[in-house]
Amino acid sequence: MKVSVPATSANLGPGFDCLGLAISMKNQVIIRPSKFHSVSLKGEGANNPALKDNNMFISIFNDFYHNLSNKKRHFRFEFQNEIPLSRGLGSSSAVIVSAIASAYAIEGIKLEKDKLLNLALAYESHPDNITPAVMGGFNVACVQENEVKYINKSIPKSLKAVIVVPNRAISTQLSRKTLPFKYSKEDTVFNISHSSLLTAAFMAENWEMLKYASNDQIHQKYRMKQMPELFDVQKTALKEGALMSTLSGSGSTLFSIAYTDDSKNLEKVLKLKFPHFRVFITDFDNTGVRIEI
Ligand SMILES: Nc1ncnc2c1ncn2[C@@H]1O[C@H](COP(=O)(O)OP(=O)(O)O)[C@@H](O)[C@H]1O
Ligand SMILES: N[C@@H](CCOP(=O)(O)O)C(=O)O
Repeated sequence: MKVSVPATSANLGPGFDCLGLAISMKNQVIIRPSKFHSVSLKGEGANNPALKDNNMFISIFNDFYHNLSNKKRHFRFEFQNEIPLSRGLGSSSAVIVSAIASAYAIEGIKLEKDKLLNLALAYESHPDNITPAVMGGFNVACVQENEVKYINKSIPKSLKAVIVVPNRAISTQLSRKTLPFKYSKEDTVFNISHSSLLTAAFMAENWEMLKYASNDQIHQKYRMKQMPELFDVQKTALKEGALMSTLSGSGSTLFSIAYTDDSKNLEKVLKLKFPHFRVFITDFDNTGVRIEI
């Protein structure tokens, strides 16, 4: 059985904790019944001993599997990870979503995507990464009475994501602690208006509006101060043809959207100017979690 989950970029500027989309890099796990428990890791995190000894996927999978099954079975888990850890590309959401989906799939129990999303919410309380990880595409989501309420929309092929990944990891939990405890009415209104405009721009496919709508006052500047070079990456991306350029999740990745025709040049300029960062183009993912039995 094989499960794959896409990387995500959350917030998209002003949509703190409520907007997110899926991109086509993914984590994949193959699970087979086996005589002994065993784990193999390839790609991102392969050299991280913590992922072998105390793997978040295995512990969430076991929680669900033991609740769903009355059999005692061992498995071989083969992980192929494309999503870098703690770079703001939703690696933890991908793990949570794939672990829950895998436990149901291995038991042959059908799990609707809406239910999977609400089960994942117990492990990640803000819905802006888990919703695109499950559903794919662009998503606006909020939590009400412990349920995710969301609307999602596919992103067309005429757009690409241009991603700049620094080699510095930033933990989401720690990064949230650097944010102010309270915000002014001006900043709050700024973000509500921009986040609403950004949502409308995605729904109406009005890509020229993204540049204005993606401005934020409540989290990016506080987070990017920890790595000031990111301001330069963002400025360069916007000057060189990006339709929008925002901190991805809690960072450290900088995420840009460009027309497919402009994306190659943008990638080239960013590579030249920031040779110490990983820069690449990727498609958007409009499918979300995939399960192959
Ligand atoms: N492939 C993986 N396998 C197991 N655990 C993972 C994996 N990827 C991420 N994690 C867990 O998620 C944590 C990173 O989560 P977080 O700080 O929210 O960053 P991100 O922005 O990448 O989601 C890691 O420290 C690790 O505990
Ligand atoms: N809204 C959250 C999103 C965190 O995304 P991640 O990919 O960095 O885990 C936040 O901004 O803290």
